[in-house]
Amino acid sequence: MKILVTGGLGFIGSHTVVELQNKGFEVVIIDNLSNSSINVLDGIVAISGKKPLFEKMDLRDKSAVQSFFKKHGDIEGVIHFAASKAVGESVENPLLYYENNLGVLVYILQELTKKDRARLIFSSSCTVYGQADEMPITENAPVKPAESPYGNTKQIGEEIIKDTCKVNPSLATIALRYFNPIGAHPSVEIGELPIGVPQNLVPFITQTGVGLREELSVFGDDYPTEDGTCIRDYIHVVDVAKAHVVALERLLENKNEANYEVFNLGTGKGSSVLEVIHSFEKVSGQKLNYKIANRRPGDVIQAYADTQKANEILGWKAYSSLDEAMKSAWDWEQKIRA
Ligand SMILES: NC(=O)c1ccc[n+]([C@@H]2O[C@H](COP(=O)([O-])OP(=O)(O)OC[C@H]3O[C@@H](n4cnc5c(N)ncnc54)[C@H](O)[C@@H]3O)[C@@H](O)[C@H]2O)c1
Ligand SMILES: O=c1ccn([C@@H]2O[C@H](COP(=O)(O)OP(=O)(O)O[C@H]3O[C@H](CO)[C@@H](O)[C@H](O)[C@H]3O)[C@@H](O)[C@H]2O)c(=O)[nH]1
Repeated sequence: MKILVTGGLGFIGSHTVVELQNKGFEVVIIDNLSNSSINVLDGIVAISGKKPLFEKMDLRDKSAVQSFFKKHGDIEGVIHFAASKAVGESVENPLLYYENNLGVLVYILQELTKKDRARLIFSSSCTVYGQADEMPITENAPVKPAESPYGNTKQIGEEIIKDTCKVNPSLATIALRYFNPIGAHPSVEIGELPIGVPQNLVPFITQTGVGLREELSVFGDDYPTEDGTCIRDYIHVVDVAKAHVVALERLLENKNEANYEVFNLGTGKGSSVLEVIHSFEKVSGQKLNYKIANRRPGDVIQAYADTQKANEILGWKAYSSLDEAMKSAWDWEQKIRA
């Protein structure tokens, strides 16, 4: 069964391609390498023993997208990861984000709605909840006004899919709202490859640990949490990847209850910034150089998932602990800097 994975050489996409191939799916990747490297293909082959088909293509090229679907008429499902994801950059260049994250989604949906039967998994984010009023966050929590154009693209992306599904019963879709994916494949053949200075906590920690950055700034220790730092739900990327396979199988087996469904992907456990640092210190056996700095604008105090819906309906749950995820992130960082 042939599955298209857009952004399949990126962080979450590459781990998902491995899990799909392990389950016997035939994978075609589209990626323009704007935030990834062609070498990721070698990592995928090293783990799964299979080379996916790869097309280097910019999905903003509508006619290329049309030709691709014409050529690959036998695609049974699409997992759409390709997007731009830097929150700060989205504030500086909103149109890039609206074009890449929403224009491309429209092009893909236009092709999928031409088919007799089509399935789509969409990468959404817990950012749609903003600062939720209640913890843990269920899928029924209201969507709050977005803090950034990036956040907006995830909300509008969900709306575009929902509206399209209403009038296209042949299209079945699932939006997965990721909490904070971290870590690397335990084989350390693939992992996260942030370009430039990492904006996210875990790659900043591991780059500081390896000596690439001098010091981590902890953005605020005066939040109303136990140790004063923000709380997030950090989930191992392999657990996230496996959820995509399960969600896709649900659609392929026509087990979905509606043609647009939403699931949280998290562990259900919140960890503070200081807890993440302590986990790093434990698994690496070294002290991390960090200082307390000002709050970062736009950060929510806490966000962790209620995972019951994914546990019960998808029959999926996250298995890896924070320490396991941090260990894999650290192993990966050491490998790529060696
Ligand atoms: N990583 C996170 O913390 C997180 C959290 C929530 C949601 N998401 C979403 O999950 C998805 C995957 O995230 P990721 O962390 O793997 O990001 P990533 O940047 O590592 O992967 C995205 C991939 O898409 C490719 N791409 C981007 N624009 C493209 C285009 N126009 N044509 C072809 N390829 C293109 C990039 O080269 C990259 O390989 C994104 O939609 C992101 O917004 C990520
Ligand atoms: O150098 C740093 C980087 C981060 N943090 C803190 O660490 C926590 C996590 O930050 P980060 O890793 O940037 O994740 P989030 O801010 O939760 O955002 C991520 O997770 C969201 C939900 O999935 C996505 O929408 C975003 O794109 C993605 O960047 C926050 O409290 C930050 O203030 C620091 O203290 N120092």
